[in-house]
Amino acid sequence: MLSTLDAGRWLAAGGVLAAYAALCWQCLGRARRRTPSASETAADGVLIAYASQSGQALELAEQAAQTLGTAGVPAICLPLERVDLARLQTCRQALFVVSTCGEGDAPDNAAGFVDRYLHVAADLPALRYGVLALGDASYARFCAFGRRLDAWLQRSGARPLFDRIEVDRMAPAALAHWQHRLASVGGLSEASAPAVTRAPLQHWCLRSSRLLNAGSAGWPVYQVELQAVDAAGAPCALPDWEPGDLLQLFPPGEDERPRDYSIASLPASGMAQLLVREVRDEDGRPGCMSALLGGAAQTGTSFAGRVRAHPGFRLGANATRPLILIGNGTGLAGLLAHLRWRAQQGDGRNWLIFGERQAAFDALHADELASLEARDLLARCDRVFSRDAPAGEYVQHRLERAADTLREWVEGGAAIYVCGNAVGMAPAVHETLGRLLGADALARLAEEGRYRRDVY
Ligand SMILES: Cc1cc2nc3c(=O)[nH]c(=O)nc-3n(C[C@H](O)[C@H](O)[C@H](O)COP(=O)(O)O)c2cc1C
Repeated sequence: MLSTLDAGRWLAAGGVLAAYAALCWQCLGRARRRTPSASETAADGVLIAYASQSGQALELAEQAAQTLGTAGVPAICLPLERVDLARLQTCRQALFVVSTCGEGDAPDNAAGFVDRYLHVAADLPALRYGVLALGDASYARFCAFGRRLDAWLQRSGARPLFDRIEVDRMAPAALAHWQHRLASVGGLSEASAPAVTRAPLQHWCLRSSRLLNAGSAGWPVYQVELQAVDAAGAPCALPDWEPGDLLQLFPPGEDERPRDYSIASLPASGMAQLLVREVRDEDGRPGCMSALLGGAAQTGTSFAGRVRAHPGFRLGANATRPLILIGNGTGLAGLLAHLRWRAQQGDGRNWLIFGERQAAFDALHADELASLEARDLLARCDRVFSRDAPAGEYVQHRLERAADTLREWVEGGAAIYVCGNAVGMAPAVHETLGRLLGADALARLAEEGRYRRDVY
């Protein structure tokens, strides 16, 4: 489970979340062009508050601000953590675009809001609101955070503008419904509601797929390289991306069920490099996309896909900080992207803590990591293996053993990035970091954007 971060102190207004300010800068910029100040917007226009783990809710919130702006309705788009009760009390209309992560939890960037407010009803009689809840119906607690937020708003006396809209895996029909509701909030006719726009799909051609862990006790892991091609199959310009971003690929015939993969490479490499583990369902059948990428598809096969910005896992304001990169399995992909970028900058203040099963088979990208270390581009590299004798070790155990160094790095301004398993690794690391650094300190790091997770 992605446990909810403990309550952080409400930071002094001026010290607000540099990372998320950068993250929603574009959005704020747009809102600012339309309205001189946030407080004015809160009273006169529509507040769009989002809670997003991997960027989809953020994207929809930004588009909603744009739709309303086009309709001449001032709107401001803010991460939920920057929304306080005073703002909700002065604002007449608010739209909440929120995803659910972990096992029915709020995204990391909403944890502070949850802890501060959701436990007791507030007093919001003047507020009219709408909730767009993003989720995945294959999880037991579908859209749980959106439902919880909706229930709290109702208990607090706020009145819904429309029934909560729940979206299963970004299903187009539910998103079209949202656009219609949005149009009526903006005073537009439903017919003139613009469709939700997504970055255009491109063709991604499979160039290579190489098994990295032959002999492993775990499922196979492949290093997969894809190149953007045009409709005729000729290589074309790669879209730009930043370390931390994702490649979203659509298995043939599954237009509504794309799969997201962390991109390990930098655009300059000319390829999107991924780490893909073959997954199996409960009956032992291989997952469709992972099987295709892991050898079932011939090189030269093209898939529809797009690069998806993942602002919550980019470096952003952390680009100049020391980095503590923690992960397991294919989570190495998201961490490698950061390491490769830092190597390009000549910045070696990076500490990698990576876990897998057996050193003999699962030491993914060992040569590259050794080379980074040798060139002083990786200050410290801890690889731990859970199935090796005498006593297997997990990343959280290594963190524990290196507690003093961890504190030194954090005191020295380091940011912490966690990438990999949402079940097992991420909660264990979260619990250990909370114990070693203090739960409040960890919550503060999260609110400052210095603790970021890409877990799945
Ligand atoms: C690790 C993880 C856990 C998730 N847990 C849930 C869940 O408990 N309930 C749910 O409805 N959706 C769950 N989802 C699905 C997300 O809510 C959905 O993918 C959403 O579109 C993500 O939006 P975001 O990019 O704004 O975070 C989970 C997704 C991930 C990656």
